[in-house]
Amino acid sequence: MFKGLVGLVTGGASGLGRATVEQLLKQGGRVVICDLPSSPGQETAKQLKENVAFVPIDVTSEKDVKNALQTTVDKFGRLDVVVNCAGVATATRVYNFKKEQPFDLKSFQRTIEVNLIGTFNVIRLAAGLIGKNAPDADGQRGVIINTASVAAFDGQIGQAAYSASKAGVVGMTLPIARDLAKQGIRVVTIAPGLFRTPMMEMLPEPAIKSLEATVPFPPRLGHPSEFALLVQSIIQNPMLNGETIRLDGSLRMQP
Ligand SMILES: NC(=O)C1=CN([C@@H]2O[C@H](COP(=O)(O)OP(=O)(O)OC[C@H]3O[C@@H](n4cnc5c(N)ncnc54)[C@H](O)[C@@H]3O)[C@@H](O)[C@H]2O)C=CC1
Ligand SMILES: C[C@]12CCC(=O)C=C1CC[C@@H]1[C@@H]2[C@@H](O)C[C@@]2(C)[C@H]1CC[C@]2(O)C(=O)C=O
Repeated sequence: MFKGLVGLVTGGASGLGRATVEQLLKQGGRVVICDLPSSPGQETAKQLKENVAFVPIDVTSEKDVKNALQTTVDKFGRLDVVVNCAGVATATRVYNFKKEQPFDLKSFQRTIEVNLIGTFNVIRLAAGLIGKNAPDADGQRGVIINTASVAAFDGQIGQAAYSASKAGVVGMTLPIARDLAKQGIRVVTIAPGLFRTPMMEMLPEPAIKSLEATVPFPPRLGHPSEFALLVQSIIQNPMLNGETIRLDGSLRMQP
């Protein structure tokens, strides 16, 4: 099923995105890694060698995303699966009473811009290309997988912007799945809990240890490969559509 499949992974140079790229390649797929020009995307593509290309993009740019889709067609001839992993994590309280400073509006806007609008930008532009595929026996033309967060449901102190952006991704999953149903394109969102990626490794190890203790089972950070396994499973299961799946060891974030 994965032999010859063409995937495009945003945020594919790091963490959950990179693990997804590796899993798709391992299964016999071909992959376009899309990530910021400043990311290690070029080196990643070099390390992974075959059936992979890197296109530097900012997911918020229409021009960049169109260019990535064109490169996908030029290099691999089609697009079957999009995995949206590009994202930024922010942590600021709505008002800092010590400094008498409100949350910086530009920072709030940028978080929404990247995590929510960037994800939507990629979906809206990729859908047309996936829609050109001939349908399989089930009428399916492709799959779009997004990355939200458990913060969409249990946002912690300081996560107003991040939680709002991820709740937006959860909220648009069903309507977009409905929009694309007639073309046989499925849309599924994953809401990860705590995963060991560069985003998380910015924290000191004692902070990571205490976060791990909050996960009921298994009481540890998730491995990026476990996220990639769910991506594979979503691609393989045609009945999964219009849904957000928590991948969190039954974690419920505390305030
Ligand atoms: N690591 C974790 O525990 C969790 C992560 N997530 C989400 O998973 C996704 C992946 O995160 P990680 O792999 O952990 O982080 P990461 O920081 O390792 O990877 C994120 C990638 O997105 C790229 N990126 C950021 N802004 C971009 C933009 N405007 N255009 C293109 N690429 C951009 C970065 O360059 C980076 O390579 C993010 O959306 C994050 O919010 C959600 C829940 C938990
Ligand atoms: C805000 C958190 C938790 C508390 C801490 O000591 C440090 C943090 C910075 C990274 C955050 C932490 C947590 O809220 C969960 C997220 C937001 C994490 C980055 C990704 C994260 O795991 C996530 O998206 C969870 O849904």
